[in-house]
Amino acid sequence: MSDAPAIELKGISKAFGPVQANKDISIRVMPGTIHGIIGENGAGKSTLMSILYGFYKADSGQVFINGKETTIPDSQAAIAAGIGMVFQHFKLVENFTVLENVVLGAEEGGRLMPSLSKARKLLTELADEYELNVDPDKKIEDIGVGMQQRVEILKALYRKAEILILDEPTGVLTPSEADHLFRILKGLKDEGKTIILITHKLREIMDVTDTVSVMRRGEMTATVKTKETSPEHLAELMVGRKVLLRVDKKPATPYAKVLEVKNLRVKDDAGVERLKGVSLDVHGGEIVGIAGVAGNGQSELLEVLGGYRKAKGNVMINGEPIDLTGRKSDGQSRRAKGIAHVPEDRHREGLILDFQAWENIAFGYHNDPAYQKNRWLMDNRAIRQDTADKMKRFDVRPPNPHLTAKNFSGGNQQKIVLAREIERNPELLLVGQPTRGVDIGAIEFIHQQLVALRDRGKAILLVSVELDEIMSLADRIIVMFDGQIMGERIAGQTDERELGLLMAGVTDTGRSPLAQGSTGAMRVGNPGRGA
Ligand SMILES: Nc1ncnc2c1ncn2[C@@H]1O[C@H](COP(=O)(O)OP(=O)(O)OP(=O)(O)O)[C@@H](O)[C@H]1O
Repeated sequence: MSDAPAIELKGISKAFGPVQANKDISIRVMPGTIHGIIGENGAGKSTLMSILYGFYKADSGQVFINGKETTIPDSQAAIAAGIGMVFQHFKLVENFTVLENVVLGAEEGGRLMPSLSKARKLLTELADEYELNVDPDKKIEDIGVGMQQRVEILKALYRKAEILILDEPTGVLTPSEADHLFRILKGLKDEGKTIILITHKLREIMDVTDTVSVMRRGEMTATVKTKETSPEHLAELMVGRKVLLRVDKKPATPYAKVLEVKNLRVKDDAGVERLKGVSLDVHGGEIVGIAGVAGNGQSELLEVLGGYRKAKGNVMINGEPIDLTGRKSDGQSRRAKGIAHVPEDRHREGLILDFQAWENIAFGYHNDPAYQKNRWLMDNRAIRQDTADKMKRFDVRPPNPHLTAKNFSGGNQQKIVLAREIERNPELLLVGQPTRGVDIGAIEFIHQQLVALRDRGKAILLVSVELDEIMSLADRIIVMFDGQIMGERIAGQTDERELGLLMAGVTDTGRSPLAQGSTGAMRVGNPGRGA
């Protein structure tokens, strides 16, 4: 191992119009280490990594790889310099196989593409060596996100990457997939490879990194040894103040039933039953959390309630039935009933990425009288003013109503959706993965807003794959497995282990649900399926 840093950046700056995304950044990443990068949403982490990977050209500054100054005008040059990148949103070709994706474009890295049979052999060897089991002949569209991520890592290793950059790799993974990923990263490090890990999860930083650098508002403000720091200290370095890492809330005082769901059944396009008779209710003044490993029906539940998907069964809002199959089973009719929805996938359902922030704030709410100039015309100026106010209250950065949605950082996009929905003061808020990709300062704020909505007597149905989030935010926890409700617990009277078993489809004690008014019967699932 040489003494030169695997990567050294000197004085990197990059502006997007008036936004200075990176300001005179210098950093050294030593070979054979895992180096974490943390920072608030919009701090400039992805921009910096995109410069290193040749996606953006820096306005000024130098890049040194293994001590040698290197220019990286495009991703081919990055690959040639031994850099591999795993993005937040994978860049795989959906209708190609795993093998095809791995070899695709590999010849451009300056090496000749081997025959497919040789490539298959090489891929199998790599997969075995790094415990990255994949089926080379499966199409990308037919495999889950955890597997897709393995393909991205294999793709980088196939191109002989010595430096691997991962941008929020665990956002879409189940806890066990995340554990597996970290084992692989440690293995790669032991082999002398260098890893840069961008994440908002301080626990991951504490568990796997050797060194961690902190970015704030475009600048690199600190680099510390992981052993010599703590989550609280890192949070403070990141946000510039002490952050409450736990949710501060009083016990709930639920009153009347707002949402009543009975025997909900949903089949997907392939005819597979995704919801197998789900019944639950949510009262005003409480947060009900749906825990579960991704893909066990939680998304379908939110989609049905939000008006994105048709279903069989009965759903009542404040005692009135809502349409699940007909003309009024759409989002607009749901909003008219006082249901607001923060969808799980902000890119597909939450935002129109090519529209500006103010247009996205009006999205779904264009009938609001405050947004109308007269019977025929929208009052665009009023919408922009409202957007500016919402951006200020939710600390969206930059607070520019005219910026196109796709040009906000991931966490700031999320805040735009949350501001639009929470500030409607809905009777029922459906909220999916509210803090995915969001920094800890903003998580604290978002959790406070959700608790405040609850304390105003509103009903909240929260779906999150983050068990910590469910445990600290929800008053009542319902666990879903395989399209069914496995059990229900009062938050504070259960623990991670018990919930984890239910999430894996195992009812261990046979004890009856604790909550009064519980509708979720205990069932024994298939204990063979791991959490
Ligand atoms: N293509 C672009 N055009 C205009 N502004 C951009 C563009 N890309 C990024 N920005 C801005 O640059 C700043 C830094 O964004 P970046 O995505 O690097 O942040 P980040 O630290 O990765 O944030 P997050 O944690 O939310 O992913 C943000 O203010 C963002 O709005």
